[in-house]
Amino acid sequence: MKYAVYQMNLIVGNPQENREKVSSWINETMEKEKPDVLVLPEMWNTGFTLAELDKLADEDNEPTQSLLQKLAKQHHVNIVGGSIANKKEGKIYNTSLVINREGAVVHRYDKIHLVPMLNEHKYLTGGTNQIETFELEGIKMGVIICYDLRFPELARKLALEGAQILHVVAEWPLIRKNHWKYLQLARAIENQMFIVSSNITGSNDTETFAGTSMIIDPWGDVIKVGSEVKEETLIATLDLDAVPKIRESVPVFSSRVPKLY
Ligand SMILES: O=C(O)CCC(=O)C(=O)O
Repeated sequence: MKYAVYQMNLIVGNPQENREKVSSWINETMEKEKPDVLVLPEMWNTGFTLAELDKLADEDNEPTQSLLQKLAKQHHVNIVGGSIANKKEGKIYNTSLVINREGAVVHRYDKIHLVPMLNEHKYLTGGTNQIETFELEGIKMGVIICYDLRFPELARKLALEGAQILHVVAEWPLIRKNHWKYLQLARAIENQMFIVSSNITGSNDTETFAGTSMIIDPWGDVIKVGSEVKEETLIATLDLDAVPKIRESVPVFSSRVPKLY
Protein backbone atom coordinates (compact mmCIF):
# COMPACT_ATOMS: atom_id res chain seq x y z
CA MET A 1 0.00 0.00 0.00
CA LYS A 2 1.67 3.19 -1.17
CA TYR A 3 1.21 6.24 1.08
CA ALA A 4 1.74 9.97 0.59
CA VAL A 5 1.66 12.15 3.72
CA TYR A 6 1.26 15.91 3.53
CA GLN A 7 3.39 17.71 6.13
CA MET A 8 1.62 20.98 5.49
CA ASN A 9 2.46 24.59 6.32
CA LEU A 10 -1.13 25.82 6.48
CA ILE A 11 -2.45 29.35 6.19
CA VAL A 12 -3.85 30.18 9.62
CA GLY A 13 -7.47 31.37 9.53
CA ASN A 14 -8.02 30.99 5.78
CA PRO A 15 -10.03 27.83 4.96
CA GLN A 16 -10.55 28.75 1.31
CA GLU A 17 -6.81 29.10 0.64
CA ASN A 18 -6.12 25.90 2.59
CA ARG A 19 -8.66 24.02 0.46
CA GLU A 20 -6.93 25.33 -2.68
CA LYS A 21 -3.54 24.36 -1.27
CA VAL A 22 -4.69 20.83 -0.43
CA SER A 23 -6.32 20.44 -3.88
CA SER A 24 -3.06 21.46 -5.59
CA TRP A 25 -1.05 19.08 -3.39
CA ILE A 26 -3.40 16.21 -4.21
CA ASN A 27 -3.31 16.96 -7.95
CA GLU A 28 0.50 17.18 -8.01
CA THR A 29 1.07 14.15 -5.77
CA MET A 30 -1.27 11.99 -7.80
CA GLU A 31 0.49 12.98 -11.01
CA LYS A 32 3.99 12.31 -9.61
CA GLU A 33 3.56 9.41 -7.19
CA LYS A 34 0.21 7.67 -7.73
CA PRO A 35 -0.17 6.55 -4.09
CA ASP A 36 -3.06 4.42 -2.81
CA VAL A 37 -3.66 6.56 0.28
CA LEU A 38 -3.18 10.28 0.99
CA VAL A 39 -2.94 11.63 4.56
CA LEU A 40 -3.59 15.22 5.69
CA PRO A 41 -2.90 16.88 9.08
CA GLU A 42 -5.19 18.09 11.90
CA MET A 43 -7.61 21.02 11.48
CA TRP A 44 -6.01 21.95 8.19
CA ASN A 45 -8.98 24.06 7.08
CA THR A 46 -8.61 26.74 9.77
CA GLY A 47 -5.51 26.07 11.87
CA PHE A 48 -5.77 26.76 15.60
CA THR A 49 -7.69 30.03 15.37
CA LEU A 50 -9.87 28.83 18.23
CA ALA A 51 -11.59 32.15 19.00
CA GLU A 52 -12.60 32.54 15.34
CA LEU A 53 -13.84 29.03 14.68
CA ASP A 54 -17.46 30.03 15.04
CA LYS A 55 -17.21 31.91 11.74
CA LEU A 56 -14.47 29.84 10.04
CA ALA A 57 -15.48 26.22 10.73
CA ASP A 58 -17.24 24.03 8.16
CA GLU A 59 -20.96 23.31 8.73
CA ASP A 60 -21.81 19.61 8.87
CA ASN A 61 -18.45 18.81 7.19
CA GLU A 62 -19.07 21.11 4.24
CA PRO A 63 -17.60 22.36 1.97
CA THR A 64 -14.51 20.24 2.76
CA GLN A 65 -16.19 16.83 2.62
CA SER A 66 -17.54 17.38 -0.92
CA LEU A 67 -14.16 18.63 -2.09
CA LEU A 68 -12.35 15.56 -0.74
CA GLN A 69 -15.01 13.27 -2.23
CA LYS A 70 -14.59 14.92 -5.62
CA LEU A 71 -10.78 14.64 -5.51
CA ALA A 72 -10.88 11.01 -4.28
CA LYS A 73 -13.17 10.01 -7.14
CA GLN A 74 -11.33 12.03 -9.78
CA HIS A 75 -7.94 10.49 -8.85
CA HIS A 76 -9.31 7.13 -7.71
CA VAL A 77 -7.43 7.47 -4.39
CA ASN A 78 -8.22 6.90 -0.70
CA ILE A 79 -7.96 9.98 1.51
CA VAL A 80 -7.42 10.01 5.28
CA GLY A 81 -8.50 13.62 5.39
CA GLY A 82 -6.71 14.74 8.57
CA SER A 83 -9.33 16.70 10.48
CA ILE A 84 -11.34 19.87 10.09
CA ALA A 85 -12.97 22.37 12.42
CA ASN A 86 -16.60 21.46 11.97
CA LYS A 87 -19.85 22.94 13.32
CA LYS A 88 -22.77 20.62 14.14
CA GLU A 89 -25.91 21.84 15.86
CA GLY A 90 -24.12 24.98 17.01
CA LYS A 91 -21.17 23.12 18.57
CA ILE A 92 -17.69 22.94 17.09
CA TYR A 93 -15.92 19.60 16.79
CA ASN A 94 -12.52 18.57 15.48
CA THR A 95 -13.68 16.00 12.91
CA SER A 96 -11.69 13.51 10.88
CA LEU A 97 -13.10 12.32 7.53
CA VAL A 98 -11.93 9.25 5.59
CA ILE A 99 -12.95 8.88 1.95
CA ASN A 100 -12.39 5.83 -0.27
CA ARG A 101 -11.42 5.65 -3.95
CA GLU A 102 -15.08 5.73 -5.00
CA GLY A 103 -15.60 9.00 -3.15
CA ALA A 104 -17.66 7.44 -0.33
CA VAL A 105 -17.18 8.62 3.26
CA VAL A 106 -16.14 5.46 5.12
CA HIS A 107 -15.39 6.98 8.52
CA ARG A 108 -16.02 10.07 10.62
CA TYR A 109 -14.44 10.65 14.02
CA ASP A 110 -14.75 13.60 16.39
CA LYS A 111 -11.59 14.13 18.50
CA ILE A 112 -12.37 12.79 21.96
CA HIS A 113 -9.65 14.42 24.06
CA LEU A 114 -9.59 18.21 24.13
CA VAL A 115 -6.33 19.88 25.14
CA PRO A 116 -6.34 21.68 28.52
CA MET A 117 -2.98 23.37 27.72
CA LEU A 118 -4.69 25.14 24.78
CA ASN A 119 -8.02 25.86 26.52
CA GLU A 120 -9.75 23.82 23.84
CA HIS A 121 -12.73 23.19 26.14
CA LYS A 122 -13.65 26.86 25.83
CA TYR A 123 -14.12 26.60 22.06
CA LEU A 124 -14.57 22.97 21.05
CA THR A 125 -16.77 20.04 22.04
CA GLY A 126 -15.18 16.62 22.53
CA GLY A 127 -16.48 13.63 20.56
CA THR A 128 -18.87 11.30 22.36
CA ASN A 129 -18.85 8.32 19.98
CA GLN A 130 -16.70 5.22 20.59
CA ILE A 131 -13.50 5.15 18.57
CA GLU A 132 -13.76 2.51 15.83
CA THR A 133 -11.77 0.95 13.03
CA PHE A 134 -12.56 1.42 9.35
CA GLU A 135 -11.43 -0.37 6.19
CA LEU A 136 -9.64 0.80 3.08
CA GLU A 137 -8.72 -1.79 0.42
CA GLY A 138 -9.90 -4.53 2.82
CA ILE A 139 -7.35 -3.50 5.50
CA LYS A 140 -8.53 -2.52 8.99
CA MET A 141 -7.10 0.72 10.30
CA GLY A 142 -7.81 3.66 12.59
CA VAL A 143 -7.30 7.39 13.01
CA ILE A 144 -6.68 9.44 16.14
CA ILE A 145 -6.15 13.18 16.48
CA CYS A 146 -3.09 14.79 18.13
CA TYR A 147 -3.61 14.84 21.96
CA ASP A 148 -5.41 11.45 21.60
CA LEU A 149 -1.91 9.99 21.09
CA ARG A 150 -1.29 10.41 24.85
CA PHE A 151 -4.06 7.91 25.65
CA PRO A 152 -2.74 4.43 24.80
CA GLU A 153 -6.19 2.91 25.34
CA LEU A 154 -7.37 4.22 21.95
CA ALA A 155 -4.61 2.59 19.92
CA ARG A 156 -4.94 -0.64 21.93
CA LYS A 157 -8.71 -0.79 21.36
CA LEU A 158 -8.20 -0.31 17.62
CA ALA A 159 -5.44 -2.94 17.54
CA LEU A 160 -7.64 -5.43 19.40
CA GLU A 161 -10.31 -4.81 16.79
CA GLY A 162 -7.83 -5.73 14.06
CA ALA A 163 -6.28 -2.42 12.99
CA GLN A 164 -2.95 -2.85 11.21
CA ILE A 165 -2.35 0.84 10.51
CA LEU A 166 -2.93 3.78 12.87
CA HIS A 167 -3.04 7.29 11.40
CA VAL A 168 -2.17 10.16 13.74
CA VAL A 169 -3.15 13.58 12.42
CA ALA A 170 -1.78 16.53 14.37
CA GLU A 171 -0.81 20.13 14.98
CA TRP A 172 1.77 19.11 17.58
CA PRO A 173 3.99 21.91 18.95
CA LEU A 174 7.79 21.93 18.74
CA ILE A 175 8.16 22.44 22.49
CA ARG A 176 6.86 18.91 23.09
CA LYS A 177 8.50 17.32 20.05
CA ASN A 178 10.09 14.48 22.03
CA HIS A 179 6.67 13.42 23.33
CA TRP A 180 5.37 13.40 19.74
CA LYS A 181 8.22 11.22 18.52
CA TYR A 182 8.46 8.74 21.36
CA LEU A 183 4.72 8.28 21.91
CA GLN A 184 4.34 7.36 18.23
CA LEU A 185 7.19 4.85 18.47
CA ALA A 186 5.65 3.39 21.63
CA ARG A 187 2.22 3.01 20.01
CA ALA A 188 3.81 1.25 17.00
CA ILE A 189 5.89 -1.13 19.14
CA GLU A 190 3.28 -1.96 21.81
CA ASN A 191 0.52 -2.58 19.25
CA GLN A 192 2.74 -4.00 16.48
CA MET A 193 1.04 -1.81 13.91
CA PHE A 194 2.13 0.75 11.32
CA ILE A 195 1.89 4.39 12.38
CA VAL A 196 1.39 6.98 9.66
CA SER A 197 1.35 10.53 11.01
CA SER A 198 0.84 13.92 9.46
CA ASN A 199 1.83 16.99 11.49
CA ILE A 200 2.04 20.60 10.37
CA THR A 201 5.10 22.87 10.18
CA GLY A 202 5.36 26.64 10.60
CA SER A 203 3.93 28.87 13.36
CA ASN A 204 0.85 30.74 14.49
CA ASP A 205 0.77 33.65 17.01
CA THR A 206 1.57 31.42 19.97
CA GLU A 207 3.17 28.17 18.77
CA THR A 208 5.79 26.79 16.44
CA PHE A 209 4.93 23.31 15.24
CA ALA A 210 7.11 20.21 15.26
CA GLY A 211 6.78 18.79 11.72
CA THR A 212 8.48 15.39 12.13
CA SER A 213 5.62 13.52 10.47
CA MET A 214 6.46 9.83 10.57
CA ILE A 215 5.89 6.49 8.92
CA ILE A 216 6.87 3.75 11.40
CA ASP A 217 6.71 0.00 10.84
CA PRO A 218 5.22 -2.48 13.36
CA TRP A 219 8.73 -3.33 14.63
CA GLY A 220 9.21 0.34 15.60
CA ASP A 221 11.65 1.16 12.81
CA VAL A 222 11.16 4.56 11.22
CA ILE A 223 10.60 4.18 7.48
CA LYS A 224 10.25 7.92 6.76
CA VAL A 225 10.41 11.08 8.87
CA GLY A 226 9.79 14.71 7.93
CA SER A 227 12.00 17.61 9.01
CA GLU A 228 10.94 20.08 11.72
CA VAL A 229 10.72 23.10 9.53
CA LYS A 230 9.86 22.30 5.94
CA GLU A 231 6.59 21.64 4.18
CA GLU A 232 7.13 18.28 2.49
CA THR A 233 5.61 15.03 1.25
CA LEU A 234 6.56 11.69 2.77
CA ILE A 235 6.22 8.69 0.45
CA ALA A 236 6.45 5.06 1.55
CA THR A 237 5.06 1.66 0.64
CA LEU A 238 3.84 -0.38 3.60
CA ASP A 239 4.45 -4.12 3.56
CA LEU A 240 1.37 -5.32 5.41
CA ASP A 241 2.69 -8.90 5.69
CA ALA A 242 4.97 -7.51 8.43
CA VAL A 243 2.07 -7.17 10.90
CA PRO A 244 1.15 -10.89 11.30
CA LYS A 245 4.85 -11.89 11.16
CA ILE A 246 5.81 -9.53 14.00
CA ARG A 247 2.71 -10.43 16.01
CA GLU A 248 3.72 -14.08 15.73
CA SER A 249 7.39 -13.53 16.60
CA VAL A 250 6.64 -11.44 19.74
CA PRO A 251 3.13 -12.61 20.65
CA VAL A 252 2.05 -9.81 23.00
CA PHE A 253 -1.61 -10.12 22.07
CA SER A 254 -1.79 -13.75 23.17
CA SER A 255 0.34 -13.01 26.28
CA ARG A 256 -2.11 -10.40 27.60
CA VAL A 257 -3.93 -11.21 30.85
CA PRO A 258 -6.66 -8.57 30.70
CA LYS A 259 -8.62 -10.03 33.62
CA LEU A 260 -5.76 -8.90 35.90
CA TYR A 261 -5.66 -5.31 34.66
O1 LIG B 1 -0.44 16.75 23.58
C1 LIG B 1 0.25 17.66 23.14
O2 LIG B 1 1.32 17.98 23.63
C2 LIG B 1 -0.21 18.43 21.94
C3 LIG B 1 -1.65 18.28 21.70
C4 LIG B 1 -2.18 19.23 20.69
O3 LIG B 1 -1.57 20.21 20.34
C5 LIG B 1 -3.50 18.95 20.07
O4 LIG B 1 -4.13 17.95 20.40
O5 LIG B 1 -3.90 19.74 19.22
